[in-house]
Amino acid sequence: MNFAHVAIIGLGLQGGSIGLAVQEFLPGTRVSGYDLDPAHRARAAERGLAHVVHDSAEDAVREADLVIFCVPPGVMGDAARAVRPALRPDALISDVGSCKGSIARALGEALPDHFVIPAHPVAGTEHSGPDAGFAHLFRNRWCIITPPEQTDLLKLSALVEFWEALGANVEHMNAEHHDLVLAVTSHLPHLIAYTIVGTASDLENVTQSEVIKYSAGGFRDFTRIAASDPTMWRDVFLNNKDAVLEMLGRFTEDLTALQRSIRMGDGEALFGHFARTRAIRRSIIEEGQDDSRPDFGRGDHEGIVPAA
Ligand SMILES: NC(=O)C1=CN([C@@H]2O[C@H](COP(=O)(O)OP(=O)(O)OC[C@H]3O[C@@H](n4cnc5c(N)ncnc54)[C@H](O)[C@@H]3O)[C@@H](O)[C@H]2O)C=CC1
Ligand SMILES: O=C(O)C(=O)Cc1ccc(O)cc1
Repeated sequence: MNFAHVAIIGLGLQGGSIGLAVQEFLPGTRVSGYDLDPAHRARAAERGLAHVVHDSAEDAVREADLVIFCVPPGVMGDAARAVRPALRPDALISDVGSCKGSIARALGEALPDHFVIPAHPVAGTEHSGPDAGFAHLFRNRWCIITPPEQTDLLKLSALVEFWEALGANVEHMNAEHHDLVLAVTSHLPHLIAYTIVGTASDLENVTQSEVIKYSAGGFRDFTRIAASDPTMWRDVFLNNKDAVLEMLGRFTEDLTALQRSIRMGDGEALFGHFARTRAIRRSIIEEGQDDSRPDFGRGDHEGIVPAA
């Protein structure tokens, strides 16, 4: 089963990329879109992010057999409630949110008569809005699908095929496990980046211009991550609170252990730790997941500035 008509609610980085990718890789599929922000709707129409950009969310979903919510995690429920009266009874509901447990609950409560199969393309950049999307965002990236225990297997396999057509490698997980894994691999790294960039800018005896001038080292990578959308990341931390707090607790314990090694002059402990983490990085590259590769999706679109 293929989807004949996909409706995208929220035409920013994710929604815009899906719209462009469907038009490029699934040319038989119709794409309609809606965004709450009129300026984003106008820009989305200019860029052709969907075949039609509607001025009402209800009009966007009316004919769709797949509706994907691409809005910040905190407004998934509101966005779903807004389209409820216009949905086809057989429409599959999905989303792209960065955390899954709370979003699955919000969508399920808003649309109790529909099948909801949440998904998370683990693909993105620090850019947002309708200018940020590009068709190849999902190429060679994971898309984690978190189906509920009771689901429609035909619809599930259609959703898997949909994401594969967009270039993604699909993985299944339960929502709780997804939230724990992503807490350590994505959410905590963003929190650390937000923290360190703030710490550097608050220093009294190191000037802003020194921070900018000498940021060629690791700090520069942190500034890219710390430029990510504040609304989305506020919502991620509020919606994946328990898993993030669990990982943050472990992280601070490990940081304190390293702090102690430095204070005690324990070079052996420091060396052992750094050797272990270097091996982890090398195994990621061996598995072909090094996103500094030139063809890794970033840099092939006019709105995306390749990481320096
Ligand atoms: N930015 C990233 O790298 C990634 C983001 N995600 C997830 O994708 C979702 C969307 O993120 P982005 O596309 O990056 O954000 P974005 O900020 O680029 O786009 C979100 C769009 O939703 C619109 N919007 C907000 N409230 C709305 C509503 N009630 N109804 C309709 N439109 C509404 C906004 O005007 C905006 O255009 C989030 O849930 C995020 O967690 C998932 C993977 C990567
Ligand atoms: O820009 C980056 O490095 C990212 O990590 C993008 C990203 C942000 C949020 C996600 O849920 C998945 C990917």
